[in-house]
Amino acid sequence: MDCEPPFEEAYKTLLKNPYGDSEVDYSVEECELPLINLSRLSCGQRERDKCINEMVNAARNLGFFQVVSHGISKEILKNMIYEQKNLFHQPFQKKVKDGFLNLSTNSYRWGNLKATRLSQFSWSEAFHIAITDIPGIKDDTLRVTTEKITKAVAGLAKSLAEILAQYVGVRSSYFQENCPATGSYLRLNRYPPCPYSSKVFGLIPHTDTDFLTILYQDQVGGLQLFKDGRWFAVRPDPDALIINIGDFFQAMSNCVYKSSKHRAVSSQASERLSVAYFYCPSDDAIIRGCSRPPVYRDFSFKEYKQQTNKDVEETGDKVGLSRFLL
Ligand SMILES: O=C(O)CCC(=O)C(=O)O
Ligand SMILES: [Fe+2]
Repeated sequence: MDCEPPFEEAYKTLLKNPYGDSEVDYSVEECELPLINLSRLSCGQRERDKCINEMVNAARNLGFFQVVSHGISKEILKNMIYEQKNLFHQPFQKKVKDGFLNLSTNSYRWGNLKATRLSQFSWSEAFHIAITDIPGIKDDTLRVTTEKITKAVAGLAKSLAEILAQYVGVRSSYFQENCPATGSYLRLNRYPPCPYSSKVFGLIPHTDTDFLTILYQDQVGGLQLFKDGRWFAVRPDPDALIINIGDFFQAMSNCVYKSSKHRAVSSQASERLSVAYFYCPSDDAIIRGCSRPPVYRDFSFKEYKQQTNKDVEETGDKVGLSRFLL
């Protein structure tokens, strides 16, 4: 299909000559992510406290949980996946062009042109969209759908962040003051069927650069998370959204909450689609540990982005929070 990025051509040498890279281990166990029903937040104090407790425990132990009764209509979520499919099925030459749909330069990404080993290479493509770009998208149905979904998940992200912050003693107004709707990102992911799926990741292991991520996925499956030295597969649930803690909550909570490593494996047979909302602060917002002594030094979102971009450029890996350890 002429929609596919030229993965094989770009990575011909790596695919022939894997430099001792090992196979991706598919025989991982499935893990049941805690499934939290958010309707209990408005069911009286006792139910609310129980619900918050479950969320806090999941954020502390796993850094991942799922939510249902989250208030985002199934229709919006399904429309998003439908729109994504149409978007990604456009010719590669169109997608890669500067200003495609009036999106900012570098919104469309595929593979990892800096990869020197197969293990640094992601067999996937994505539109990484700044929220400020959405009103200018030159495709009516895509614009309307992305506007609807971002508005809905932004409210959910803020509520969850406020609840988790309160538990570690951070004033909940922090998010109102430091995370304007325009600071966040929406990422549309597509994992094409991959003939080398035992050798190449769909998305390389990483942690997310944000406070928290809200992920919706189709039913193909492929997300895996790292816990206690092992990888676990997450079974898709059509009614649930996946929430994961990002680097900034780990830093702000002084490591009470975990920004867990995760990855996506691809399938030989089917394409997979997912959409992630990264809840981020404004560029100059300061991320500071909530208790003394702090584990990490204070840093701004801008500084973190500059450091991780530099590290990716130089090493193929974002390195992340360990750069800011005191
Ligand atoms: O597609 C997935 O399951 C994971 C996506 C992800 O981790 C990301 O976009 O950061
Ligand atoms: Fe991620």
